[in-house]
Amino acid sequence: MLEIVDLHKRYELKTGRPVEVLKGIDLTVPDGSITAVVGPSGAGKSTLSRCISLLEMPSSGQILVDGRNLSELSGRALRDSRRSIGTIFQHSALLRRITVAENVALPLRNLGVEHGEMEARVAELLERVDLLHKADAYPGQLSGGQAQRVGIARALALRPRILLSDESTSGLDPRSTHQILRLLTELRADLGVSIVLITHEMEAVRAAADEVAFLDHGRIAEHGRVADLIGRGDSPAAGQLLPVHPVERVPGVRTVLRVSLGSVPVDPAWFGDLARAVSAGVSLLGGTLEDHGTRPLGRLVIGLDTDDQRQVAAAVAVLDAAGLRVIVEGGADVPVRGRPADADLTREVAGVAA
Ligand SMILES: Nc1ncnc2c1ncn2[C@@H]1O[C@H](COP(=O)(O)OP(=O)(O)OP(=O)(O)O)[C@@H](O)[C@H]1O
Repeated sequence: MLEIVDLHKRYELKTGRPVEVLKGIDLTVPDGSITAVVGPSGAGKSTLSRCISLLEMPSSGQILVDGRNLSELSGRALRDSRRSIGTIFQHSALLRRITVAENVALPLRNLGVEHGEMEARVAELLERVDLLHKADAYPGQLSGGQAQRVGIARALALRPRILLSDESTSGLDPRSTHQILRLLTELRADLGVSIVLITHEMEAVRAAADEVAFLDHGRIAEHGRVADLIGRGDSPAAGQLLPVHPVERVPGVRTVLRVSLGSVPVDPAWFGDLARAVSAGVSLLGGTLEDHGTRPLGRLVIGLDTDDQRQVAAAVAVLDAAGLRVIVEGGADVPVRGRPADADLTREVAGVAA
């Protein structure tokens, strides 16, 4: 298990002025789970990544792996501890002049592992990433996705407890990205490692992460289970995790319901129930819906051809009973492309239903 406790990182600029890049990060990644860290450029993702991989030491705070605080170590103890964290880099960072097998063997060779044992372990690792047949190839002969899988095999060589994936799917085509993410989800299940997925790709977060932390100006602005955040629907995180394209104004639509489907299982009959509950027209204006194994995850925009409060309350009551989260937008001008929900016209389920 990885625990990051009140982590601060300060740098000193050339002028002597101190700058605090990480301002008290708290994050726990249990064994066998994947936590994504996302955030805008400059938020501090790379700095956090370097601190987790112990390439840089934090100014204060703790980085605990299975309860052991690695942030206070130095010298040999620090070098040894680095083994418990395997890093997968953005462009695989393989050495181009040696073969795939030799790349994977490097961490073992540096540790002085005996030749026979090393060969067996390299074969096992390449088998795990489905690239044993490329053992004698050179990195330049691999696709981007294959090179990244070799990077994962190398990161696993020393049996780390933590896998840190630093933008490892950036720049890959969708198929290779899917393969890498599937591999990571298999690894967390098979090996029970804790995985930190630093990424700017929300598709990757939705596809692989159990939890996500939104980093902003060196602080965690929002953190939670991916499905919970999408299901809440009212936070900036939901909008980033599952963006809904703006919908055009539709003649006759007087009320817009923004409905979120998240971690709560819902009866698919809700849409029919909604249509029956109001005597006005009900239309699906837009949205995004994804299949997440046992249930759909999504955000939908539904239009009602009425702004009668009893009708709207009846619609909201149906959605509420189905366990769906809804934000209501009403008035003469809805929906308008790209216009954010008008605060005065936006009410939550409880407010409207009450
Ligand atoms: N060595 C350093 N000295 C001073 N400031 C630094 C140093 N390293 C990073 N910073 C600053 O810390 C802030 C966070 O940088 P960081 O690279 O961690 O952000 P990021 O979220 O990874 O951004 P990006 O997505 O663009 O890579 C930036 O304002 C950056 O200028």
